[in-house]
Amino acid sequence: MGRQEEASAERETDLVVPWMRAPVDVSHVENCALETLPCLDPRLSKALEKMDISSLFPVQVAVWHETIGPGGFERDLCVNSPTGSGKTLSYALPIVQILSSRAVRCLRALVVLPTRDLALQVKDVFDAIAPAVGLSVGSAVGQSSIAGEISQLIKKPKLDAGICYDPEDLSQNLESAVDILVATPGRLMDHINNTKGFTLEHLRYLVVDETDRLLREAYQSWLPTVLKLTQTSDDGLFPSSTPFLPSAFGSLQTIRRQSVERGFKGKPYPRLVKMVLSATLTQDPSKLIQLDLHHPLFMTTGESRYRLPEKLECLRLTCEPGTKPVSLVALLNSWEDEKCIIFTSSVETTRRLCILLNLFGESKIKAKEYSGGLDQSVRSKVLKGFRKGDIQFLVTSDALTRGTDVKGVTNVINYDMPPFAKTFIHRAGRTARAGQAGRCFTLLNKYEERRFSRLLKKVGCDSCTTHSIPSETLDFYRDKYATALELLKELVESEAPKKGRQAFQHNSRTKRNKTTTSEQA
Ligand SMILES: Nc1ncnc2c1ncn2[C@@H]1O[C@H](COP(=O)(O)OP(=O)(O)OP(=O)(O)O)[C@@H](O)[C@H]1O
Repeated sequence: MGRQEEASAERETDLVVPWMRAPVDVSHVENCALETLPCLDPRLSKALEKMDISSLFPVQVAVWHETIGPGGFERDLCVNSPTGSGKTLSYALPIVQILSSRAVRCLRALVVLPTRDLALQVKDVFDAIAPAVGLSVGSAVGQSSIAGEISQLIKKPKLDAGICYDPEDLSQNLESAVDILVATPGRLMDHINNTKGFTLEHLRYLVVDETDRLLREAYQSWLPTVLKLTQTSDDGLFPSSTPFLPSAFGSLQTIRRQSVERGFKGKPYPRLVKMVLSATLTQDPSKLIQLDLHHPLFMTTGESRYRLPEKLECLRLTCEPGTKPVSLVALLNSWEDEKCIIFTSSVETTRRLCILLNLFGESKIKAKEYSGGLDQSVRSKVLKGFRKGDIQFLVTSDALTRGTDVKGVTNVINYDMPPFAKTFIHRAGRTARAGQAGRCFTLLNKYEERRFSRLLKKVGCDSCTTHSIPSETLDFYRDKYATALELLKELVESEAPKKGRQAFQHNSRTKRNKTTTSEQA
């Protein structure tokens, strides 16, 4: 996400759409034990217990009330709830419960997330509950084999041996192999445009998770496309008579039509229900309008715009010029086995800081890097290692800021001060999740202090402890820092020519790929 886009998001207008002025305040809702949750399918209750979940969190109870409860999915839901408050299950559970009574398999729920790792994380949650009621979940995410995805998403008709079929007839009979799809926008568009048999015509639930982030990035107009493809005619009985469609939509299998064969004969086709969620939900009317929400209900937690997790402790650490790495190493060495994420401002800083940390002699720090500069396969491997506990310290750019859920992260460090309030909320929110305690340290130089105080005010943090490290501890690491820095310089210099060659190769590869893609299009 570009800094300019973030900055414009930060300057969001104070104008609030009328329906946002009277929200449902989730902070008044209590946790609810599974056995007292009305209408919960016992099979889902069992699946939740297997996940070690014995009660639902407030946001989950509130959404349940508006979906399976008396609200009956009648309104679109806009949920603004703190990081780690359980938003994923808040939509996954009602969707799975409502679809559990479906008679025929077709794609009825679509969940869109901004990144591959997030989409797979959310798919895991659906996978933990959906099979219990016979539903199947698929994923459509970049950097996966598209052929593999197609075979997972589309069911081919069984052929009788010895009979020749016209391939055109066959493609008419393709069916969805999944009830629920978790997707990133780019790969979703690939399937919409190119995959035979992939259709959104039966879609009934659309979830846009990390909404503010997804709305800022147009990704080949994925949202207008999905909305257009799922539009019903005004009277609900006949397909829209307006001629639809730009030719770019490729296989036009996806036009939503009166679905006589799916049990809606003679009845209005159900409206597409939308659920949009974030810990920093946009209030900008010009962005919200893109979602074309139906009688939306705004759910938020407390009165302020942003809210930090209840058990998050914020700490600040002011460093002498040029000693940030020393303070960081002293801090990391003061912990036992606690998992920690260290956020920097760029891919390059991430890389160098990670190398530097590993070069500190006699230090127990073994850090790994996670950033947009790495191949997806490497990133996924690193994240897996961090989840498993093989990696204790993860140095990352903002690639990991949003949504990532890793159990046992007790500390987050802003090595570079977050540029925006939203960035602070999402970074800090990698800890203190699911009601657990966590700490967020921010390293500052003295020129950043005032700006940081303003940022804290924006995020609703009224107590930020000043953390200090004894000077003798800093002196101890200062010597090692000089040696590590020398080693880092040597390493960077030795890598420079190689990197130049790699950059050249990468550029020419990218150019070749672009040519291929445009040829395919
Ligand atoms: N009812 C529950 N009981 C116990 N743990 C839960 C419950 N619901 C969710 N969790 C756990 O809480 C953690 C956070 O959930 P989730 O990732 O959905 O948060 P989120 O609100 O989407 O956060 P973010 O805004 O950072 O994306 C997960 O580890 C999840 O397993």
